[in-house]
Amino acid sequence: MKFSKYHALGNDYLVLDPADAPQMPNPAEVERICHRNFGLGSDGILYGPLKTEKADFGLQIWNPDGSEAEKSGNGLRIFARYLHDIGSVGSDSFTVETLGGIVTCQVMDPLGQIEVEMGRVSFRSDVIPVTGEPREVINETVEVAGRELTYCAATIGNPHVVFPMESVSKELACEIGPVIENLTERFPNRTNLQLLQVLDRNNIKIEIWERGAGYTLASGSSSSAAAAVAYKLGLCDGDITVHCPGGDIGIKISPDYDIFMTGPATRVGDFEMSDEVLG
Ligand SMILES: N[C@H](CCC[C@H](N)C(=O)O)C(=O)O
Repeated sequence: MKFSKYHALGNDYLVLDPADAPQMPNPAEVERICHRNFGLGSDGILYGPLKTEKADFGLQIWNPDGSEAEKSGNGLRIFARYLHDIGSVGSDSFTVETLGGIVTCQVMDPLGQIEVEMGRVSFRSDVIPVTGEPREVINETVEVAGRELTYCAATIGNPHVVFPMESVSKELACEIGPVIENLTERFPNRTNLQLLQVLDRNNIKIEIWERGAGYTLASGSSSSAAAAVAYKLGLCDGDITVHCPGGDIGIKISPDYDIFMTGPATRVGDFEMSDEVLG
């Protein structure tokens, strides 16, 4: 089975084109394909381009645990780069339908920055979702790892919980990540989460734990959510550089919380996976 592999600041994805695989592998096969030792290794699989009446291209986004994600910012930049590499798009903008909504992409320079209009962030509990009364989820608390942490929740198609704090670390992200990710009595669809450190009005630093993927080096939807929370709390202006462990993502936020993301996508290569991987 043929895959093209790319990474976006170290958040790596395999692109599986329906031209090479008429159907998407099942969740158990996805887990094996994405496994760092028993498979090709990846933070997920992008299955596309798919036919759709609603946009120029359709895309499915799969996590390494076999669950489907509604949105992936790095995944969309990688998919846009793939479409450019195979000659399906040029430098004009185009639309992609994802489970979490339709986005607009533009590949101005395939080896440079790729732009994605990610959609509008919502803080509404009934949209994210978060259990309890319909409300904006701002400055709520949860007991985790022996401490009470304050968070805001947001969606940009997929769910995110953002913990503002003085200083962030991979260790803390890995300690609280699995607990918060799977706190389904509060986050019924599980959740991605970020630790947020505000550096100044135009720079934030985040550590990321992803739903269905675990610790990752970068995340476009996480960057969108964390930047939107910093803006919502009045800590940042609307033009923010998000410093992820793997590199920087540019986020612009409109007064209505429409998100414009820019960042790179790097080609790793094409791989023919042996059937032995799936046993
Ligand atoms: N790495 C992705 C996030 C994937 C989100 C997925 N883990 C989910 O279940 O929502 C990004 O760049 O946005």
